[in-house]
Amino acid sequence: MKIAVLGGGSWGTAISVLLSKKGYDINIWDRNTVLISDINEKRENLRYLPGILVPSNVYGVFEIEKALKDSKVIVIAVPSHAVRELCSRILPFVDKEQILVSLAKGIENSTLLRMSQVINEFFPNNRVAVLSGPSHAEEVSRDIPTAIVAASIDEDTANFVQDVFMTPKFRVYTNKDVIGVEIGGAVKNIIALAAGISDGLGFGDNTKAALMTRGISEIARLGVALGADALTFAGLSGIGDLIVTCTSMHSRNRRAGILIGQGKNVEEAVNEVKMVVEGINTTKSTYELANKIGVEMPITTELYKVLFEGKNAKYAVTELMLRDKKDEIKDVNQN
Ligand SMILES: NC(=O)c1ccc[n+]([C@@H]2O[C@H](COP(=O)([O-])OP(=O)(O)OC[C@H]3O[C@@H](n4cnc5c(N)ncnc54)[C@H](O)[C@@H]3O)[C@@H](O)[C@H]2O)c1
Ligand SMILES: O=P(O)(O)OC[C@H](O)CO
Repeated sequence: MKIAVLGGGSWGTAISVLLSKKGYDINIWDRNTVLISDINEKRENLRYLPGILVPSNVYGVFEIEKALKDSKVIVIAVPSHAVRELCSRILPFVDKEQILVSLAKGIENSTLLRMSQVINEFFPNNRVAVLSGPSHAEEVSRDIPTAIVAASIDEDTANFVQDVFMTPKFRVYTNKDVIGVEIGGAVKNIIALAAGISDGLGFGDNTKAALMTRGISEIARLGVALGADALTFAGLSGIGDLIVTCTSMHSRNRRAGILIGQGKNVEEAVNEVKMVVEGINTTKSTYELANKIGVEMPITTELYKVLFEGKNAKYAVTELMLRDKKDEIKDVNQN
């Protein structure tokens, strides 16, 4: 079977390596032609995933149309801000039998849509799935045991994607709650930025545990208001991805947060991380979405003020601590 992977960053490359080891032929495309040449000539993605051998059945492709031809599955592995542009670019070359799998974690700034909603706008007759969960490229590409979720509203599609990606080192569960899986995957990046800032400010494990716990509470509140199943947030794409992103040194979002907590501005932090920090755009869309539908998200709101209104991060933490007194269980739907 042929699979097209669109986006040759760290995650697109790690997933190509994983799928190639299962014997599939992978056509990987990226707008950055240098990294496609590196994959073909050096068998390594030097820019985004150095030190990992890219097997010979991963073919770097310069023309997107060629990457798509005869591919049963199309994996979308670009950052969320690029998904719309990518869909519009591939629209003339995709037929309705091809299955689209989204790896991008984000909420579109201009429309407040989830990634599968953007993809469905362009491909209403195709089967679409989302692959999400605690999975850093640096570990998956080294065959470190990982578990993740394949979500689709269509059970057959979720089962098919589960079979395609599953390996003895990469366990894939299915879930039909696409809303919950995508909201968990996108919004955990906000909490990871906040957890990083807390670390960068020199706060402790207590602080981070509080941010993570209150974080999943506001993620679930948003998700449920949008129609998700609350149980999804107790799963791999909810608390699972939140744990890995808030605690791992591989996390781009956490690393950016640490730098901001240490005094760098947002631009300096993103430039230093060198890879996509999805949580920054997602903070903006989530803040707007939560206000639009009337869901309280205190951590997201404070982070929005820190990132976009220049609020002092230490003062933001003080404000979170001094909010009105609450009952943890009774007030679950308000705050
Ligand atoms: N890296 C991980 O461990 C990981 C794991 C799970 C999910 N994800 C998600 O996968 C997505 C991709 O992340 P990544 O870590 O691979 O990013 P990355 O920063 O490593 O690479 C981004 C890639 O996207 C390409 N790109 C950037 N802007 C583009 C545009 N406008 N059009 C086309 N291509 C563009 C770049 O050339 C680059 O190859 C993100 O949504 C991320 O949250 C990443
Ligand atoms: O490195 P991060 O923080 O962008 O997170 C990557 C993945 O979403 C972890 O599952």
